[in-house]
Amino acid sequence: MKMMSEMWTTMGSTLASFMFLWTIMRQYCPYGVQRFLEKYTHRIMSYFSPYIRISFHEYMGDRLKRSEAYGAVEAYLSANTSKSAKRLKAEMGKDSSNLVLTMDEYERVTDEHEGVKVWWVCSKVMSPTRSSMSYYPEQERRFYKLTFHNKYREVITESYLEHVMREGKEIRLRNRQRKLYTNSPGYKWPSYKQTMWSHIVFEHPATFETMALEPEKKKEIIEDLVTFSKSKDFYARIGKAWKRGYLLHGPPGTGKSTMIAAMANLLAYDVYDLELTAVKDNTELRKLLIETTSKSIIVIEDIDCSLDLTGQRKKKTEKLLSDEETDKDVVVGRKEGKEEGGSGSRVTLSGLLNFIDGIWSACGGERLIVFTTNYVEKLDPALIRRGRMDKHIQLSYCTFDGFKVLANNYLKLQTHPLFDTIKRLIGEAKITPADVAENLMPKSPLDDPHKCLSNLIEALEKAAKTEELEQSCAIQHEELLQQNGSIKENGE
Ligand SMILES: Nc1ncnc2c1ncn2[C@@H]1O[C@H](COP(=O)(O)OP(=O)(O)OP(=O)(O)O)[C@@H](O)[C@H]1O
Ligand SMILES: [Mg+2]
Repeated sequence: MKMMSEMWTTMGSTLASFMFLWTIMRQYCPYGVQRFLEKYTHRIMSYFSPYIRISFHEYMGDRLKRSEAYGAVEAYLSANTSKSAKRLKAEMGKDSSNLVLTMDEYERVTDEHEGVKVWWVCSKVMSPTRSSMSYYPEQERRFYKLTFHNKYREVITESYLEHVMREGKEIRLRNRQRKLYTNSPGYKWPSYKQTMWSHIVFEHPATFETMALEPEKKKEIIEDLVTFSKSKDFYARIGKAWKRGYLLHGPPGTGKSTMIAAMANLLAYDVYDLELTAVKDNTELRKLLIETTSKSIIVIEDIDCSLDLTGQRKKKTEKLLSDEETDKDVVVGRKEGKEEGGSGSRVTLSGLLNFIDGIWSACGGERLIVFTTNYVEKLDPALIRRGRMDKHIQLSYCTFDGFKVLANNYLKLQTHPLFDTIKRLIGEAKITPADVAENLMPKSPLDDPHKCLSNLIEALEKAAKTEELEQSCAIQHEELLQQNGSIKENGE
């Protein structure tokens, strides 16, 4: 009996070794031969072998999305088996401060769980590109293969795999280096690059603490964000996808982009900065969405000038509009000539609405979608209605509270005799936090806090005068219009 079991064990491990060798050899065979040999060897081997194999492929579902299980296995093996592996790959880890070692291709390691031995192999196959005319190399399909004895099937499938997934996910979260993604134009997907997004390490220092904002507003936004990030069960219970839309609107330089960075830092999310004008059409927009990962913020800056999203509706209602109104619509989205030149994008309003709350938007989960604009009144109401853009945040001119935060940030001042003058002037002038910040910035090593505050007072006085002038012009204009109106009425 013992001899029999030894014979099976020997045969099993011989077959496992053969499989391992085969994995290495097959990269040198033509694809057709590979497929043929693979099919029959697998059939014969599985007939005799007492071993079970489970594969974890990097991409599932026609390469739409990187498999989370693969990522978890990779992280788990990197932490648990890098000591026993002989060939390793090194990558920069979190904060670029440490190296993370993972198994190199075709490397095999062993692991043990509850006294059961398992083998892991990191491998890849080449799959041909769809077009025979393609210049680009074949696509690599990477996978991890787990091998274990049949008699431990229950332990492995019920306990070991759960342990690997749980530990792998925790390690990934710990080692996660946050990223700033962009959909760069110019690259073709999927033949050249493996993903549609390019990324760099996200390292923006903005926090809510350093933001010039009224304390109550700040508190409300922070609470809203934190509540969202802890509401997985709540969203599941009410049957809603775990995502939330924020619309940040206000004049230039009031901190919209800064707030996005602060949000990302608060929740430790990645940022996907979506350049809509570089998206070819709705299909490409959907692909981009599917490739985003959980715990992320998808940002569309200056949504009003990304695309002429009112275009379709405009055509339908063109005849109903006066010339003046049509002109206004055409002007929508023209900011600093960003739209000029024609992006060639055919993303439509309905494509964008689908992006925000269509069925596909639910995959991934734990996501914020943030739009920023300087002209909220020019956006299509459908785009920003509650449910799509759940929270509207208006960022406005600097208040005294905002100034105090900036004075503390820039000059480390909590109080100063000039604060009273600033308090009086800041109520009269329209000045953005960006302008206040610029004035508080020392321009030479000799600039002390007093000098910086005096600069700010000067700027505030100038802004207050401009404001006064604009108001009196507006009053005169109003009076003239009223006079014209009464002349016309009398004439009739
Ligand atoms: N509320 C704020 N708190 C702290 N700093 C601010 C704030 N608003 C603006 N700033 C400063 O001004 C600079 C410009 O701000 P930011 O880019 O966030 O403005 P914005 O609202 O996104 O402008 P735009 O509409 O032109 O994109 C930032 O680098 C930041 O230093
Ligand atoms: Mg901005």
